[in-house]
Amino acid sequence: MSSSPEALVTTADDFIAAIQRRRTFAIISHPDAGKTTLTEKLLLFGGAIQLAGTVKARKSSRHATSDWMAIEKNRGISVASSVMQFEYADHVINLLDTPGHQDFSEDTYRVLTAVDSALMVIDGGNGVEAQTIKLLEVCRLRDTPIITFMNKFDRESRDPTELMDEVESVLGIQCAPVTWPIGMGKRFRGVYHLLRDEVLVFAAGEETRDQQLERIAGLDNPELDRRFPEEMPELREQVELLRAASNPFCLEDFLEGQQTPVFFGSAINNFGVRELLGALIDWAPSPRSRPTTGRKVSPEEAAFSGFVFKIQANMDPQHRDRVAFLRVCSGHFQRGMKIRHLRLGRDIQVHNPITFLAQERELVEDAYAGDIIGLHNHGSIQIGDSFSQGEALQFTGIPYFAPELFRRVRLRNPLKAKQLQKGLQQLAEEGATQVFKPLQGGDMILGAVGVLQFDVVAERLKGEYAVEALFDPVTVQTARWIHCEDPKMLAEFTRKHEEQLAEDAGGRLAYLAPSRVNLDLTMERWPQVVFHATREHADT
Ligand SMILES: Nc1nc2c(ncn2[C@@H]2O[C@H](COP(=O)(O)OP(=O)(O)OP(=O)(O)O)[C@@H](O)[C@H]2O)c(=O)[nH]1
Repeated sequence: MSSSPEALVTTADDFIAAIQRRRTFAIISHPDAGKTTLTEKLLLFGGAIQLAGTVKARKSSRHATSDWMAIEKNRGISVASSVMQFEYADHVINLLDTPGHQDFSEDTYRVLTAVDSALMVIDGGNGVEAQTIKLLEVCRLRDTPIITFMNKFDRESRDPTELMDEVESVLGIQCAPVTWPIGMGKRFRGVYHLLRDEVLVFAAGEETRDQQLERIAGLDNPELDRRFPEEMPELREQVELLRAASNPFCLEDFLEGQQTPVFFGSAINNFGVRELLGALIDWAPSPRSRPTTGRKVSPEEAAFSGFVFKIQANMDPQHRDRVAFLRVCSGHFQRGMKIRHLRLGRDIQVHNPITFLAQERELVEDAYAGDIIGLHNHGSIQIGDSFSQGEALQFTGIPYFAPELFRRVRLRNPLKAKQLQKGLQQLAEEGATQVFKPLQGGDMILGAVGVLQFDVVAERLKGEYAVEALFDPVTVQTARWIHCEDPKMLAEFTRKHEEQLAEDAGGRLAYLAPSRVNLDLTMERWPQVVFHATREHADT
């Protein structure tokens, strides 16, 4: 960015420092745990926004700074993930928001491939919820380091020990309490910081970027007894127990994804936010190496490389464009640079890359590993595409999941077939839905992981492409991408099963199974044909 200290990067040391200064993380949670609220507070502390568009307001008239689309306003949920960059304590923070609703989890999974750590928000009243379990599974697959925030302690919450036990047993990750709540609900007094041996006194909404809350040092400080005579005996007892029985924070275990530091607070009251930012900066990793089909790419390599993990169409109705979100994996990206689109084997010059500061866009001048840049996309970029300065690299691990729900698309006005095709192709490219074109017959079939996706597609087709589409049930239960080494065998398989075969938006062959039994039998009959339940860009 033009205004960042990177304008001064001239030496190799500066280059390394620029990388080490970066933190790229995703916020994950079950819907309603407070993810949007916390995102806003992090942005406030980072100085990226001046005033939080409060979630309450979002759900009525205004909308949260991190939410873009009209549909999000209407439904009051975050549909599309967004990317925000801000500086905090001489670090460059890239925060990736994720949609909380389960129907959009595919998008969330892909966002998790682009980060180096994650911040997990848990509603202290509800504990570990379904969506958190799924998300954590993905984080665990990659050993992503996770920081945990137990939110809403200004309300009656579950017992903090019980909450930690639940995280440990349900999510299978060791907890290391870093702060500990003193009371809850109306009697929420603050938190005790176990590593710094100090009490942070709760005051609703008073901690800001420039103003720190009252801190009282030392658990034995008589000032604490004077202020909190009822709470202190119990707190001392709890702390003694915690020191004896809980896991002390271990940086190595955290970085390996084996242990999560746990913080308590209240996002809506700005309470506990500064501690989270501190943990991100002090403990979360700077950009890490990334696997490709051939080798690992280190962030400190001089040559630029990166991959696209998300495409979003019509993010801003005024711009009417599509943006591909690229995570930089190595090198120094500079505006105007020529980079190679490896799937197409074509160089492109990036004149006007964008970054995202809350709702505003500004041009990116420089970017380093960990940064996310937006490339204007006119249809040539797909999710999973890799870019470099020439070396043939293909970053791996960006998944497409086999959809579980299917609908046949019908047009209300048959003259709009062209617009429908264009709309579906673009929505498929950005991962909003999957589109299959059967080898026999003219209708398109949509696939989704969650049923709400169909509503989103219908609304977006109408709003963005002026097409009214109807969705009919279709007897397809699941899909598998087909791979076969032997071209003769593949031809034979295609001939025998033409009725069940379709091409996805990228032209890859998929088997649309009418039932599980049918799928099992077909797989049994064709042992040389591989049926993939997820498709990685790399294996095409
Ligand atoms: N009492 C209390 N309420 C909170 C706190 N943080 C968030 N909330 C409320 O919890 C509700 C959900 O918060 P959001 O920030 O929208 O939650 P989310 O996880 O982003 O939800 P999705 O957008 O559905 O993913 C809102 O009504 C918030 O005002 C908190 O610390 N205390």
